[in-house]
Amino acid sequence: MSGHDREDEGIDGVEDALALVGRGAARAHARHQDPGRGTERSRGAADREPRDQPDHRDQSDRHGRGGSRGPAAGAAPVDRRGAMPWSAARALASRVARATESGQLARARRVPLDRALGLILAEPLTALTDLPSFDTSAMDGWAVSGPGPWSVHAASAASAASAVSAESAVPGTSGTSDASGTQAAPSTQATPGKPSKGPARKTSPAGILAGQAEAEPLPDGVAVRIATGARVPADTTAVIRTEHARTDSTGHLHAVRQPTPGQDIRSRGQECRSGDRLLPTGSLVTPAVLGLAAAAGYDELLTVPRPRVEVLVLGDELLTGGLPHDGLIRDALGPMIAPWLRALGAEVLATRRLGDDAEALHRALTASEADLILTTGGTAAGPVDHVHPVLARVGAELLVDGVAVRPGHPMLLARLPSGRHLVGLPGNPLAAVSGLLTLAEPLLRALSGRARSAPYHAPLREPVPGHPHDTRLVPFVYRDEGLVPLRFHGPAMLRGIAASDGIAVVTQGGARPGDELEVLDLPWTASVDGGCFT
Ligand SMILES: Nc1nc2c(c(=O)[nH]1)N[C@H]1C(S)=C(S)[C@@H](COP(=O)(O)OP(=O)(O)OC[C@H]3O[C@@H](n4cnc5c(N)ncnc54)[C@H](O)[C@@H]3O)O[C@H]1N2
Ligand code: MOO
Repeated sequence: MSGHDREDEGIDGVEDALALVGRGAARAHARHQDPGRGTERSRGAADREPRDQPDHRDQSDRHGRGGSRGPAAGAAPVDRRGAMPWSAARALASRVARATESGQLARARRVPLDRALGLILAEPLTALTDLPSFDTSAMDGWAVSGPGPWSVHAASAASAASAVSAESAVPGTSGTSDASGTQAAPSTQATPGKPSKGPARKTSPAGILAGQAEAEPLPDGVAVRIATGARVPADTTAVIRTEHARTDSTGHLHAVRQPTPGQDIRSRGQECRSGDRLLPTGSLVTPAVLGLAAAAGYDELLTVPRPRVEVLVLGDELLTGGLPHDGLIRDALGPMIAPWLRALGAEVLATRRLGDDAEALHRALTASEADLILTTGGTAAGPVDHVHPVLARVGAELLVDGVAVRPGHPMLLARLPSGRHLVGLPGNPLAAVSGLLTLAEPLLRALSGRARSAPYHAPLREPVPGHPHDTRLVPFVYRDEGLVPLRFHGPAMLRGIAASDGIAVVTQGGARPGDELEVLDLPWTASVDGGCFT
């Protein structure tokens, strides 16, 4: 561990944990620029400003790989040290996967609604029916025809096959009902009109209920009880809410105020007509989309399957349980990467721990059936860093070999002869997160059929030193409508990111308070982008 990793005093863990409350606020702020947001007090700069910044001059020359392993010619610009600029690397990761997008759409599958959450629509969601599919009462009350007062009639309707059938007719009474209609209307005033065809019709004291087949047309001057969601009979002028009407002793209904024509009737097709496009291809299937799809008549949705990912954790020094001892440390990436990938919409086939074994890595790469392989560790030039040599051995094409970003400098992206992609994440845990956000996230987004995320920005509240050549990715919390950088952001540390609301992008030269910084959401903090539905 280098000197800049030592950030171990004075942190107020409770304060940092509290910052989690602000999740999603940065994006909301950036999109809506809401001036009225809360005024939570920010902590002092000294409390959070990194006291011991990475020595960038030291790190910038440590990437000691030869030019023969450089990125594919023409893939994207590289800087003078062979590392690709951060934004170019992200764009390339998206592009290479989008080149297979038609293949993704070709692999689209119809899945039942209860298995579609979090997937991406591979075709537009087109209404299969009018919505509503019939003129619908919006209220419990009375369907009336013409001007009042109205003669109250019992409802007459055929029961729909699956609907709750209306009770049989109630014997006539000479009594009255109050506006709540708890008593039956006189059966002597059976609904007039043409004789019905089809199923036998019954009169109902409850009136026309939701789920019943179409009632007889309503004659002028007549009122019939009707429930919210029920079909409105033909020739109905309006629905009067129960609380806005009363009946007199002669069985006539009076409105408290005259209804306007169409009042409290949801007309057929008000929301959409059959064939209307409700959502475009590429939409994320959210709970709301599932509800809309069901309402619009869908049992299944054509969706892009989740990209399948295999995680290969490299390193002989890693323990899967207990306390670190004898130079061995806990594997922090095995437990982190798979759930992170799932939150990005991937299906994780396996997380396999291979140690520092070049043969095992070779076998794993050649046998994998995943769309994307992710390795952790072994990307640098140490004696047991096997990723580059094994990629060369299998004939992989290095599309990205090092990115001008801190942390995460040695991350890489390769295309295997099988056409599968491999992202090599550096072993330092925050560097691995950087690789996830820089290469894996755009690649998975493209493979799963999602649109590119629109970059957004939020103002910085405290200064952040920059790297002379590279982009910095800095965990932040969102306070007082601005980004406050967190300490504990050394490449080997997860303490900052675990308490953060997201990652701020600091370009070369650093940033000052008031500067608008690009913000990267974490999948569980994203407020509009979905992705956490796995
Ligand atoms: N000569 C050079 N040395 C290094 C370079 C370089 O360019 N030239 N780059 C440095 C940078 S920057 C990083 S980041 C790391 C990347 O190293 P590797 O990807 O090869 O990863 P390892 O050497 O295997 O591990 C690095 C570090 O991370 C720890 N680690 C690894 N896996 C895990 C895990 N699953 N959970 C927790 N910690 C893990 C490992 O023990 C090491 O401490 O290389 C620098 N060196
Ligand atoms: O700086 Mo490395 O890229 O330590 O994470």
